[in-house]
Amino acid sequence: MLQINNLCKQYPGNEHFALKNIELTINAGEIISLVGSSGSGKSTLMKLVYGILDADTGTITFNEKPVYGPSVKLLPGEREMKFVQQDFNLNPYARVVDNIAPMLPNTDLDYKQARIHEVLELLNILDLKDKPAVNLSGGQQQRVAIARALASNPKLLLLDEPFSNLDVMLKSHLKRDLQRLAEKTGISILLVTHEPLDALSLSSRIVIMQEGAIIQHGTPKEVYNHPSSAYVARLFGGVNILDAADFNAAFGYAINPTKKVVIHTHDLHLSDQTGAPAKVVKVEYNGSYEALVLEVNGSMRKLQTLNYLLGAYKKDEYCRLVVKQFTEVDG
Ligand SMILES: Nc1ncnc2c1ncn2[C@@H]1O[C@H](COP(=O)(O)OP(=O)(O)OP(=O)(O)O)[C@@H](O)[C@H]1O
Repeated sequence: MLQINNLCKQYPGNEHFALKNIELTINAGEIISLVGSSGSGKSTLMKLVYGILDADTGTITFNEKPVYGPSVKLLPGEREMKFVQQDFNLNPYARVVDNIAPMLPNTDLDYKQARIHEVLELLNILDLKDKPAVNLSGGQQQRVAIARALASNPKLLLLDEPFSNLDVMLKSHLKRDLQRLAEKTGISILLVTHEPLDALSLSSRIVIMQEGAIIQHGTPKEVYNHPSSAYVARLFGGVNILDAADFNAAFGYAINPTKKVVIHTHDLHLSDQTGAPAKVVKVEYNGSYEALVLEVNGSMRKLQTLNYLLGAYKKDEYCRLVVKQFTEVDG
């Protein structure tokens, strides 16, 4: 439904390419998250997909028709594609319903009322319908902006940082709503998030960008469990990244010393009997678990793990560490 081939973009006056040879296909009903460090090209890709920017080379095809940039098509966007940007673009003094109404034609007023009701219900904001947008919180405005984008039944929804204004509860509600929406209506969603952990629980696939290129692309489990580089592992956090030489010395392996080793904190287990000797240097209380920082084999190399037996390990005590699973990556 959306096909991107060999897309390249360089901004005038910028010596680096903002996008390099991007290849991506999005199928109906998929939720694809773009993840990557600041400046990796996520927003540029969204803008090209929506037709706000011209590509230097390459093609974007939406429902078998080419997407053109402003040099060909002055008014951006396709009828069946909607882009919710971070400024929401709402009329602050209009009521929520009046923000949504202009997205629908007046040819069938009964349908129009019913559809407004339906999208408000989908986003769980029916109770806000008569409030002016200016009186809503950032998170509520975000939902109104999404409801507005959905009103005309688009086939592709582009969301720029949809979780940035939401607290933990609202975020998990919105994630569930988006998944329900994709399942129920077959709409595809392409979103940018600065929180890769949000992408894990929500996406069908995650696209990881670095310096304008897609460097890894897969299901949440694939990219989390098998990061292709230390950069990818770091994006998701909760990892120890060691030089292979340090890892070999501490745990008795023989990994090629030019490599790095990624160990998720939950794959590093505490033990009293077997494993590499370690000294607890910090215990950080986190409610249901403690984050422990440990020095392994007396070296200054510090590792982090999670301990659910609260209080079982104290600062300056010794224990042992067992690695349950690790991934070798290029340095
Ligand atoms: N209008 C512009 N003119 C020149 N260079 C730009 C422009 N917009 C973006 N860039 C450059 O293009 C590259 C990609 O930027 P882009 O905004 O797409 O990254 P991003 O991944 O969305 O970043 P962020 O997460 O910070 O929003 C960066 O090097 C950036 O400096």
